[in-house]
Amino acid sequence: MERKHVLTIAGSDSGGGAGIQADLKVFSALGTYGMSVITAVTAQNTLGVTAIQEIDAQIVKSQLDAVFSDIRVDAVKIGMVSNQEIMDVIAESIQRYQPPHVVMDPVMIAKSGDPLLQEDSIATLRSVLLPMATLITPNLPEAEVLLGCNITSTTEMRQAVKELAGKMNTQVLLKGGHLDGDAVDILSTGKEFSSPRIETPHTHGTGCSLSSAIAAYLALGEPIDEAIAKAKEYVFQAICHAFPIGNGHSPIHHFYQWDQGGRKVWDS
Ligand SMILES: Nc1ncnc2c1ncn2[C@@H]1O[C@H](COP(=O)(O)OP(=O)(O)OP(=O)(O)O)[C@@H](O)[C@H]1O
Ligand SMILES: Cc1ncc(CO)c(N)n1
Repeated sequence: MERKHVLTIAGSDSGGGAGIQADLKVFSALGTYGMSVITAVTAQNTLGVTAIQEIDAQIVKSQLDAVFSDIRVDAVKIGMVSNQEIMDVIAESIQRYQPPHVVMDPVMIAKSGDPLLQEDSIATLRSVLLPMATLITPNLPEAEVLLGCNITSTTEMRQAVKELAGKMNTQVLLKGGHLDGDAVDILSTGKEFSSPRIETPHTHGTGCSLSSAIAAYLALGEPIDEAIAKAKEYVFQAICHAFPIGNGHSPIHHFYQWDQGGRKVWDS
């Protein structure tokens, strides 16, 4: 079967748990060929982010042109994009090369609480980048910033996801990882994706991995509902099999094999 190619446009996490590193691990685990355009380098570990170097927008553009001018891209995932100049070059390149699927995780703040987006870039994110996406995957705090209101329950999520989709003119998957109880994510079509909540501190990289798994499954030809359902199951298993590294929130785990009956066996 023809190998599918998936591109992540995101920031690097030196600790290997989120950002580019998580995305590439997901792409490989799902049998796709992964490529990366790096927008920022973060000095980061399980405890937090200690420094950020944004990549020059022209270098981001050169990376995008290098990939798109030579290699077929079946789906794109966009993660951390911290300033307006970089947002503009990404938007131009999506417009120019028209990849079939664009999944955008509007990353604003790391799980550790560290900001990953410049405050004055939120308007550009909203008006330039988000409308280019096939699907956006905000978590609750990000949706609150985009909508300017509080979302405190699944009932409020149902209303908020519809409003966001209308405002951004795109499909929205609102992630409920930050509420209590079952982990319920709601798509703007009204479809809900639920999994039991795993009581663990080791959830670093869940958001990055969910959006990159959705992009990979879309590249593999799954319809959007199926791509989200499979991506959510992938993240659930990856949380279940996380193991502690470092002293803070450890990353989720991306390695499984197939047994002789064709079933996935997660390494732990
Ligand atoms: N403890 C948990 N148990 C089960 N599922 C979870 C848990 N935490 C998050 N999820 C699921 O993981 C996915 C990512 O959601 P989350 O709300 O954590 O994203 P995020 O805040 O963007 O992540 P990140 O902090 O990595 O950016 C969602 O499908 C969510 O429902
Ligand atoms: C580089 C990077 N992207 C995204 C996140 C979101 O958690 C993170 N912590 N680091």
